[in-house]
Amino acid sequence: MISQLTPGERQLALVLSICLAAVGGFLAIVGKDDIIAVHGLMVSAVAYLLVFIIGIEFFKPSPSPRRIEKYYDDPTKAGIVLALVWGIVGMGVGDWVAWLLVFPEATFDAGWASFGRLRPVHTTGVIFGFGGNALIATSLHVMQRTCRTRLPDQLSPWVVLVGYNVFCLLAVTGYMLGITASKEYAEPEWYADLFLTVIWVSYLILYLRTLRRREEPHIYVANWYFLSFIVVVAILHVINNLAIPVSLGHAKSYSLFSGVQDAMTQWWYGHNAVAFFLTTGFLGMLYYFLPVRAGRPIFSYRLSIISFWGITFLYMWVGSHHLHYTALPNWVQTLGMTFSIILVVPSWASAGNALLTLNGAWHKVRDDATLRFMMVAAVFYGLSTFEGSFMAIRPVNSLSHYTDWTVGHVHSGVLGWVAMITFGSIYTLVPWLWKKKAMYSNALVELHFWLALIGTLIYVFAMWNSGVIQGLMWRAYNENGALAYSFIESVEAMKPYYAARAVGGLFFLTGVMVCFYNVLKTIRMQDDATVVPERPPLLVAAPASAE
Ligand code: HEM
Ligand code: HEM
Ligand SMILES: [Cu+2]
Repeated sequence: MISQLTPGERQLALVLSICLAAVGGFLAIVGKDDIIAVHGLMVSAVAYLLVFIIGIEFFKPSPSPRRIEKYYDDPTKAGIVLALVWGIVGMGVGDWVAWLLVFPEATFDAGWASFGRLRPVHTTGVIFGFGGNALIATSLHVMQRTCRTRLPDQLSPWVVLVGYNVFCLLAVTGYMLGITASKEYAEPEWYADLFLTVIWVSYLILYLRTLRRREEPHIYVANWYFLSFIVVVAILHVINNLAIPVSLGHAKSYSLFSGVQDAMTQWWYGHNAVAFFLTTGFLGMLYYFLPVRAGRPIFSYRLSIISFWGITFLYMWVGSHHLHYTALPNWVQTLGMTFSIILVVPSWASAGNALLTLNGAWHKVRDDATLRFMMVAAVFYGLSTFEGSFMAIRPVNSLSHYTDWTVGHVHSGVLGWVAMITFGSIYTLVPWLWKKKAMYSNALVELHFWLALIGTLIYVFAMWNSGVIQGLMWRAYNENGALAYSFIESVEAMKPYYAARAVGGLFFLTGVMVCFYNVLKTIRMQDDATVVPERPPLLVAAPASAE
């Protein structure tokens, strides 16, 4: 990694690491009476490690003239491995909290092991750790291939990747220590948020600089999706996290918003995190890796662009569907509901476009588990967006809200769509990156596919059942007009479904472990293939069906 840097980049990397060490040291000293000091120490420890790693490079004999490859893929390689590590940790904790709901006593009487602290470790670990690393890794790859240009420098992708992972570490260790800003999917406190802002803006600048030096005049549609993901997440992150810290030496801060405005800001963020982190970013992956793997151009290039603008425009308005029947003005709820229903159109346009791309390649879907991952992802993308639009209808939401139906909807999206498209992309990408003919074992890819599919189906069906039962129990009246069930009775009725979900999760988690093993084995494999599809032939910039 470091040996690839030019001498100038190496010096800059050293300066940046020293600055980071200084910031960490500062937080550790001014925050000595607060828990923030732990994070200060952690950051400076990581920074000193970086200083060391970069520093020893200065003392090595200078390498023979560097052979510059057309593309710079080391950060992508690291990102893929990191995504899988976070995937195992995040989903491991997910399954752990799933079992906690079956056996609520299993917390060892320790604060860090309570459901309330471990749940955000799961959500952050999987969304930002697993999903985010996969997105950064694939976006860097796709951008270089579709722009036919190398990244503008070797340092900034590492700043983005390392910085982003430091942020994720601050986040999950913070929750276990009891630090939280109490905003769902945005729980880290102000100092971590500021740090991420710097990193994310570097990511945006890196993306724009690469686009600017492209040798391909056309900007392939996947880049539009990736770019909207980067731009919108930056806006969401900054606005939702506007807060005043108690002092520079305290982790705690207070949001600039209050009451229903705070709730609306939070769900404008929360929904668009789903939309731009968990959807458009992964659509960027889909629009590149699915056609490449299928060996066919996108069914309709024009539709992919219409769908892009439809999604980008509509999603921004629908956050209020998370606040039905609250103090939020009724017209704002109606607005969110209406736009949510319209949203099914561009969503299905993307899902349909993906599936129609496979027309003529169904025999490949049958034989190739990697392509099947992507096919199933497109199907679940269609299902979960349809379900979301349905749940956004106010009377439907009166049944589904607060129940496990929401959790089922979430996981049909994240397991069926987000994780499956990621696995499909990883299996496509890994042999190319490490220059191998194929994955170490196709049988293991096949095994992973079935573990993932069975796990998802068990999870989602369990939650649909428990969700609808909860909703119905809560609204059942007896002949006297009193509630038919106490709340605790509805909790007890969930036990079998929670156990089933935890078992489904175990299937899914095992699949990710199989994937990790297969990837590591592929990396170590000897059969270096010299012929690698450097630039996938069929799709880039010459959209065959853009007529
Ligand atoms: C092994 C697989 C997984 C298991 C066993 C699992 C389990 C869980 C559990 C038990 C909860 C808490 C539900 C509750 O509070 O009642 C949860 C919430 C959540 N999980 Fe997972 N999960 C898995 C994978 C994933 C993945 C891959 C993602 C995202 C990429 C994800 C995203 C979420 C989100 C966003 C929530 C919050 C849902 C809400 O607030 O409605 N999960 N998960
Ligand atoms: C057309 C697209 C979609 C619409 C209209 C939609 C709509 C909704 C609605 C109405 C809720 C329930 C709100 C509540 O009662 O609290 C919800 C929750 C959620 N959806 Fe979707 N959804 C869509 C697609 C997706 C996709 C593709 C994913 C994941 C990849 C996803 C992830 C989530 C998450 C994480 C929550 C739970 C938020 C929370 O309470 O913590 N949604 N969605
Ligand atoms: Cu939403």
